[in-house]
Amino acid sequence: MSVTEKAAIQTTAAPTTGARGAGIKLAGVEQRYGDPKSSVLALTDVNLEIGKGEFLVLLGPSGCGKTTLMRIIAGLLKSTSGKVEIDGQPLWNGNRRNDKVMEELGVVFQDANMFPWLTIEDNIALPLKLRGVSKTERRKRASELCELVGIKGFEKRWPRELSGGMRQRAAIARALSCKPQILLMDEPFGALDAMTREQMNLELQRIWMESGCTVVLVTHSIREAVFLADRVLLLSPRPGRMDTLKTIEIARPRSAYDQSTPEFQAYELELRKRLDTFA
Ligand SMILES: Nc1ncnc2c1ncn2[C@@H]1O[C@H](COP(=O)(O)OP(=O)(O)OP(=O)(O)O)[C@@H](O)[C@H]1O
Repeated sequence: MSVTEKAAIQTTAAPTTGARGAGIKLAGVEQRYGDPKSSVLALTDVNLEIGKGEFLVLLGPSGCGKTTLMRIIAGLLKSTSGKVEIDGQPLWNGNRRNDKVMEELGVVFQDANMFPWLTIEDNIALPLKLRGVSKTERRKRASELCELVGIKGFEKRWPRELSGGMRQRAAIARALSCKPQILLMDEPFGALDAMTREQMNLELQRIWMESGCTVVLVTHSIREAVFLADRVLLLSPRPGRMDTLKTIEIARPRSAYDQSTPEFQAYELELRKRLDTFA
């Protein structure tokens, strides 16, 4: 990337619709895997501020470091260099995770990871149970969350009795149970069929707008990225670097029909062309 291209990447936080979530600051983040002699540089030079309540989408070719970056933001991996701050608080103090900061984070993976021996309600409320919240309060919160994510009435069911999309809704509810300021989602809809995925995108937009969380989402879908994002961060092939940071200026709430507008398609085309240069 040229110096001018680099300068064109606006790394400060974008203005956003909500302001209740927490901001995220990444400074000089780099990740190497393996021992020092034969290590693989997976990610380098990530400098970015994600605004409170912003919806940021990570996009990029396979193996460019999207999951690595997500795991670093989630505190599941301590980057080999650089710093991560959540609302000005460091995520790590030396080799110790900052538990107070971790409480602000909710995480959703591609697999809903429901415990099969717990009902949907108990799965959703598990993080609350681990924090000592009373059973009455847990039931109340699980019921509110089921309503929020559109699975009201399924509280007493087992995970196997729900469709893949419904289980993913339950996983989002569980991630939101402790009222996190930040929701981190790694390809949450990757395993769903196209129609369910489109429906989930609409639902996620609504949940995000209602909750005011900051969201960081990883996807392989350019369409999903443009539909959901305030900004799309396109990472280059390994070692992943910030290649393009694109603000999507399509009004909210966005509808499925917006995807056929010239404005939407222009964003898609721009990102697709850039991704094609990596092939
Ligand atoms: N635990 C690990 N040990 C060694 N190398 C790893 C490890 N995890 C990831 N990598 C390497 O780091 C690079 C980035 O991996 P990562 O999973 O973050 O990419 P990704 O963009 O999420 O990929 P995909 O889109 O295929 O899911 C890859 O080259 C991968 O092989």
